[in-house]
Amino acid sequence: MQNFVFRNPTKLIFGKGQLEQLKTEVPRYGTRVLLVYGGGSIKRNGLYDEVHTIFHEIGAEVFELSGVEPNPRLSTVQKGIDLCRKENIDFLLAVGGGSVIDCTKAIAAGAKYDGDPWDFIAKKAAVTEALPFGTVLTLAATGSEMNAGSVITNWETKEKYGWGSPVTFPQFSILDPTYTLTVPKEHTVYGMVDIMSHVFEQYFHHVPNTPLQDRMCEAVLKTVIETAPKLVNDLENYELRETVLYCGTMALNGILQMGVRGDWATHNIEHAVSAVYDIPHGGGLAILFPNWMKHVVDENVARFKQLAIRVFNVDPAGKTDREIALEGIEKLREFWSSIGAPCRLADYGIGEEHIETMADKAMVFGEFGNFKKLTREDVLAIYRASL
Ligand SMILES: NC(=O)c1ccc[n+]([C@@H]2O[C@H](COP(=O)([O-])OP(=O)(O)OC[C@H]3O[C@@H](n4cnc5c(N)ncnc54)[C@H](O)[C@@H]3O)[C@@H](O)[C@H]2O)c1
Repeated sequence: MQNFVFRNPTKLIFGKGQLEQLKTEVPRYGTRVLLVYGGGSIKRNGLYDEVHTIFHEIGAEVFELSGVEPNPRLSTVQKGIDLCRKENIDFLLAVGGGSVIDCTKAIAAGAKYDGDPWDFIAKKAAVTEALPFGTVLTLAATGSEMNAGSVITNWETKEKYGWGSPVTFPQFSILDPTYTLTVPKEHTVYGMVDIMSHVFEQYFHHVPNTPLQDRMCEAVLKTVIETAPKLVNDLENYELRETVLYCGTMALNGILQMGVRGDWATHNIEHAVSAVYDIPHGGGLAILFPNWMKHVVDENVARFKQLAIRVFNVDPAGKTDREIALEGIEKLREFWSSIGAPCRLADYGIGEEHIETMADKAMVFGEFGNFKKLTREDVLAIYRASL
């Protein structure tokens, strides 16, 4: 394996009733709080009122930024930054899914950055400081609750980039599975696809001797595969929600990537699609990932064979390594279809019209991917296979 340094400063507070911990956590950072949330699901499930009751009890002065979009936009980040400056905010609390958390990260950094926040999102500048923020997670998917990453869309220029900094880890994240019980079926499915995709991004590498990393990745994948079919038919089952919530955090909090160098090409290819079409991230990944896999399988057939046998229970008898590998990829496609994930860009009404534009957007920082460096031709081939 490769040398590595691991640091993750986020305090994870997991379980039923843990929202109460806001009473001790928030006052550590100040009294003027910006509450950031999305389209109102937290009002419908009562979380909004519970948070306000706690703020009232601890005497916090609360300001609000609502309406953060799925695939959060630069314009909303700018609104949040303006509010932080105008109201002299000490601390931000994100209450929502990955979109709300990612937006909060950009606001926290932007409030301390003297310039256009797009500079650091588009990697033209580095972030050195951020306002402290915490999260109350309502959707199992991104891992943003325990990592420093954020993905922001500039809707004017149709660009969507991931960025991050050592100063954009949440100070704490509260994960009570109760608040995920109201996530609709389609977003539950997208979340589970996203979780599995994060594992795949870290599983496909060429680093030798990673037996524990491999098995930890496989454990997350097998747990999601075992839980997903039950959860999609029993959305209010607390224990199933609890399992998936924990999987989501473990899939992208840095633990699986110790000693390896993940690929991350498919996330880049997906961001270029959702920058143009504003489709759900998990839906895009479900379409693109199996096609990326087929495109790169010959780079390391042994890893795909290992995945096929250990995770998808492919019977290797009488088959070549490549046949086993391809059967594993097919099983992944079948599994995602079985839980209701899309499998073609056409499922979102996307045809050939903009694939050249999407390829240009994916290539903006040059060739990418660590498992196989993808050229523009590779990206176009993966888009075409996904139509
Ligand atoms: N920072 C990271 O590490 C990271 C990783 C992967 C993806 N992302 C980004 O995160 C974004 C997607 O985040 P997401 O998948 O968490 O989804 P999301 O935050 O966009 O939420 C999806 C939908 O679910 C709704 N919702 C959330 N919680 C709910 C609840 N409890 N009940 C009912 N409805 C609820 C939201 O209002 C929204 O409409 C994308 O922009 C993606 O690119 C970030």
